Amino acid sequence: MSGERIYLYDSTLRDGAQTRGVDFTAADKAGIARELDKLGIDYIEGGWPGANQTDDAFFADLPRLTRARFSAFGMTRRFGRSAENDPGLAAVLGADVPAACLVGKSWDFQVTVALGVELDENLRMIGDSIGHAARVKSEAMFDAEHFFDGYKANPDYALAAIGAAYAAGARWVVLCDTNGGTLPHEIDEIVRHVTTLIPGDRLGIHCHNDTGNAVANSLAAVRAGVRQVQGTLNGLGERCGNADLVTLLPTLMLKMGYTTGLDEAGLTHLTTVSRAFDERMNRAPNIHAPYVGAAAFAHKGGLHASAVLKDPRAYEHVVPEQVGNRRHVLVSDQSGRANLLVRLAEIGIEVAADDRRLPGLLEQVKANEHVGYAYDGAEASLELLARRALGEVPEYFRLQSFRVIDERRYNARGELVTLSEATIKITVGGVPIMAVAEGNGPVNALDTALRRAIAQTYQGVRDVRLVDYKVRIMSAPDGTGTDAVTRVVIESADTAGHHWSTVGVSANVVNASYEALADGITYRLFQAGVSVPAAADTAAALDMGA
Ligand SMILES: CC(=O)SCCNC(=O)CCNC(=O)[C@H](O)C(C)(C)COP(=O)(O)OP(=O)(O)OC[C@H]1O[C@@H](n2cnc3c(N)ncnc32)[C@H](O)[C@@H]1OP(=O)(O)O
Ligand SMILES: CC(=O)C(=O)O
Repeated sequence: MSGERIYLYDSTLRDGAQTRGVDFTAADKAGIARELDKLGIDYIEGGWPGANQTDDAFFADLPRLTRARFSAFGMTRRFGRSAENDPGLAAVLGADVPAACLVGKSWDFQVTVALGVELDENLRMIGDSIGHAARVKSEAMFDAEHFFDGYKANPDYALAAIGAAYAAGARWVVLCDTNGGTLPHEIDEIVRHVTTLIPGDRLGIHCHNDTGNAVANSLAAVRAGVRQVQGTLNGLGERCGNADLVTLLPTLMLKMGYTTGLDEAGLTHLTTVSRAFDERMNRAPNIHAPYVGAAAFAHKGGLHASAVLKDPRAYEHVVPEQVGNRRHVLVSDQSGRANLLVRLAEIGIEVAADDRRLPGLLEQVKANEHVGYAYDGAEASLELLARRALGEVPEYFRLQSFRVIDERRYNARGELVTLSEATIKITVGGVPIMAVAEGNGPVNALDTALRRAIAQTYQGVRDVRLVDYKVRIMSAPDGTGTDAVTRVVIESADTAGHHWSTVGVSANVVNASYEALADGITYRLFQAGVSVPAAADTAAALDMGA
């Protein structure tokens, strides 16, 4: 374990803004910068002043940071301009931030083709620009674009390019794998050579993920000597993204023993920061993300759960809580008794390992999964299944029938309208209740009618709302592909902020939806400790409501 300090440079607000489908507002940028600062990142690249209105607005009203330093990104002076008289460079260096990072070409092919200037002129562009930046900023950095491709094509020229920046006063010379095509062993070999010319504590690494190696390449560079690592939250960035700082951070700290701007407590915020970032981007978090994904410490295989129960180290490479995550033991058709026991214990059901009801419950789970249920994304339905098997869930209501009608027609103004109407009949303690509702679709109408009927007796369900609805069409369990079944998973929430997911399966999508909706409401009633009213009370409540 080395204990040496690695400086983290976040490029989410600049390279991350180059991600397809991402469009930050200045307010987003300010919020993300605050999160990065709180987390303990050393440098935050705020964007490119002068390049667009969002970045200008952001740099004009920067959030106050407590620990991190802002850096403004830009490029070396244009051909034919002096560094002091280049409007683009002036906008970058004019930003009220302590650091500037200028990108310049280090691959001769790029200089000739993309810039269209003489090779020597590019070296002067780098030296002049970094020299000027070093004079007006407290830190000037050089992003050596295409450094690794450049080194492979013409090592002398690539080294001359970074040498020009270093000689001109760059605090950090950052070696960029711009096209993301370099492999870890190449990074290792090239960086080791570079460190014979420029000390590692003046070198940084910026990797793209085009071969899926951005994190591995960054780690290889660190092992070879660089001390600044660039990356982005959740690996955002141009094309396939950048090195994911959320993966790099715990790897550097927990596995390689480096210190960073985060302490152990800071690292426990990682999962929250990563998920909050996706939330802000309106993206579903990647459940398989290393360290922070919901599946990162989820144990599905029966052999895994059985061993994790004995000692979590059997199938966990770090303690989940170190990165703010938690262990999940999933119950599915891959489970054995151990999964089920752990899951039951998690939801507060203590069952002895030799309980005679356990094998039956496990068989039931497996049989249900065989026909299309999936409990590892619908844990409230699993809990209900288990508690019903143990005789703990009262029958809050019983469905008698429902009918849903869909209509598509032109209204009096000649506009095409679609409308759904649901009628539902249930009984509560034997007392019949009926409700009718309209909705913008059949599930919406049925959901409203069901809650309207149930709320006549159980007032508490009024605050339940449906927050997510997912449908998956699956081929029939016999594999024929005919008579496909539909799996519906819904997420419900209440006003206290509790969320829970339930599942329904049927050949009919509305019926599958009903199952998931009914489980969602039953779960809420059970969690609230509600009991089934006497028939007379239900009848009285209905009379008063009438
Ligand atoms: C590897 C990276 O990810 S670097 C960051 C890339 N990010 C971005 O490009 C996002 C922000 N960029 C922009 O908004 C725009 O490209 C701007 C404002 C910077 C420039 O816009 P424009 O002036 O219209 O130029 P345009 O983008 O079409 O072309 C880039 C120009 O910069 C020149 N250039 C490219 N790299 C450099 C460099 N390191 N130093 C000097 N000039 C450069 C190109 O040769 C080209 O010049 P030309 O117009 O004379 O052909
Ligand atoms: C600077 C940068 O983003 C790159 O070279 O990839």
